[in-house]
Amino acid sequence: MSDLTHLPPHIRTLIASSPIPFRATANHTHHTWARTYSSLPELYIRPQSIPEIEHAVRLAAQCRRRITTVGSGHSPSDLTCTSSWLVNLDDFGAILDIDRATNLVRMQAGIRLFQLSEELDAVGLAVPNLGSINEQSVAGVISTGTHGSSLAYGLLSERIVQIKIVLGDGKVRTCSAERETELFRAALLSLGALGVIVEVVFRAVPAFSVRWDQTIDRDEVVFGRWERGQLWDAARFVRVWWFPYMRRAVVWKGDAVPETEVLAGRVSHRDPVTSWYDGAMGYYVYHNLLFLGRYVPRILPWVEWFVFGMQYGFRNGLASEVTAVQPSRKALLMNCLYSQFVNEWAIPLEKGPEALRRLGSWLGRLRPGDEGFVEHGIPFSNQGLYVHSPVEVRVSDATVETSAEKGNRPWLDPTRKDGPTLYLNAIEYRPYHLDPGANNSKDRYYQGFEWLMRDLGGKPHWAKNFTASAAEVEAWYGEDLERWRAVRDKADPEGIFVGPWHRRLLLGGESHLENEEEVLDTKSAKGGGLLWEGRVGGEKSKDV
Ligand SMILES: Cc1cc2nc3c(=O)[nH]c(=O)nc-3n(C[C@H](O)[C@H](O)[C@H](O)COP(=O)(O)OP(=O)(O)OC[C@H]3O[C@@H](n4cnc5c(N)ncnc54)[C@H](O)[C@@H]3O)c2cc1C
Ligand SMILES: O=C1O[C@H](CO)C(O)=C1O
Repeated sequence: MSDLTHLPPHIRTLIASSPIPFRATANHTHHTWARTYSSLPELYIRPQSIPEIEHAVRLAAQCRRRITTVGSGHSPSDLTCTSSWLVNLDDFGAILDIDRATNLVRMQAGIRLFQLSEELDAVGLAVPNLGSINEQSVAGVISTGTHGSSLAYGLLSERIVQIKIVLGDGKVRTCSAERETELFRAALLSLGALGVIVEVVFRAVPAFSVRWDQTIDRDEVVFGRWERGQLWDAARFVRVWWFPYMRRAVVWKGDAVPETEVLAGRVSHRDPVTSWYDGAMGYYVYHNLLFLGRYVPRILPWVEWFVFGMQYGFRNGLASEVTAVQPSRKALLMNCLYSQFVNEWAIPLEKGPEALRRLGSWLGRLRPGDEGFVEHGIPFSNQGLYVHSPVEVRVSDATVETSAEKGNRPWLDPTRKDGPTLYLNAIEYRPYHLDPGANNSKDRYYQGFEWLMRDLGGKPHWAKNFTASAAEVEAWYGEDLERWRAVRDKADPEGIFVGPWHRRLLLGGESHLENEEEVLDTKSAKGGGLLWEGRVGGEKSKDV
């Protein structure tokens, strides 16, 4: 344990009086991956066992501190910011056992997805579906409703069959679809507000590779296939990047190849053919053009044309095709480039073409008679507005594996209960960690985008940079939110796991719980983003 002399004496006495290790350090700066938010927790705690986690929660309760658990800090909002105690399970990420008959894998919840994928691969197993990256912790992925892009799957958490979680009384509980179902459905998407998830049992699949191809085309061609049902069903994994100014879309689609085919030599791995522009050159060119776009925003449509033309080709259709066969843990990922804001919403799949046509018409300031013009209906000005590309377009279907009847649908799952969901993710990069440019472009873009998403019956992805009120969330989730709140209140009546993000979006009303943290201030941080400061019980944490 490092020097904790900054703590009040009674807390140091409490810590010193227990034989259970308390692996806490001071002077830790927490920041999100995108460096959009940072905070200075009073303590940064890296436990190595369940008793240590239970002990940390009990101490927090006694010392009137809030506990925030952070995984890899990839959630782009202030969700993981705290001035109180920050717990991280990077030292609690081992695989505990693998049942070869059922492919059930039990692991400590701090394990990162890349580590899980590698360890599973060594025994011929895999994670069936991944999002764009594999840096996240398993607990973090579960807790925000992270998804990939496939109509065969819902949220990544649908593979979780059992959770062990330490609740506000500092004791571990085990839950599953059959045991403590209400708690299980709350813990399957809890945004850290229920307790510390310490262990999960995950259903893996036999290892597989992905044979994929990618083409770029006019967006109307892609919408046509969508409306005929020939896009999202064309392969197991399909994802689209839409370019609002060019009105083109890249379609990436991949199918699973059993690893036995690769091992038998019938299929060989091969990476895609790349050009001199791919890799470092394209990365830096785009970065610098985005930087320039902060000062001269009207170049952004040209930047889109140039950068993505260089990357995917200036010609449409088969002439742009790229193919490859890669292990699934590599094929399903992509390079997410630089710091960014991301605002992602879930809408009904069939509304996709309408959503993108209306957004394209608004962003392109199209007029009647222009190609691609539709009435967008967005009641916000688009004058002088220039935005970044692309909009990520992905799908999931949570009705395949999860449901209320099966006891495994998270109460806070933002996807549809009765069919496939489309995710639209509006990205605004932060070149060199600087907020995107002039004219308040990001906020104006997101205002129009969010209005459209609401108009199409959407709900936001919990992890991302959205705006909403608790009243709105109540209207979206209805009884499901009430059930989640009831479980939360019982699991953590003193609010040890509650912060302002939860109050603002999930709980509503004024903060009033004993250990709840409120936001005190936010100011510009050195190096960009916002430095977040909170307080528990009306005082700055460190003064209590
Ligand atoms: C570059 C990038 C790419 C991304 N790609 C995708 C994508 O393809 N699809 C998608 O859906 N999302 C994506 N995301 C979002 C990301 O998957 C989520 O934000 C995810 O939650 C991050 O995991 P983490 O381990 O970093 O969790 P954190 O961001 O650290 O924490 C997220 C939440 O989990 C809680 N938490 C963490 N550990 C525990 C625990 N042990 N017990 C209880 N609560 C816990 C935290 O308190 C917090 O509420 C992406 C984000 C980035 C930055
Ligand atoms: O949040 C996300 O960031 C990447 C895009 O860069 C992605 O796929 C998300 O989801």
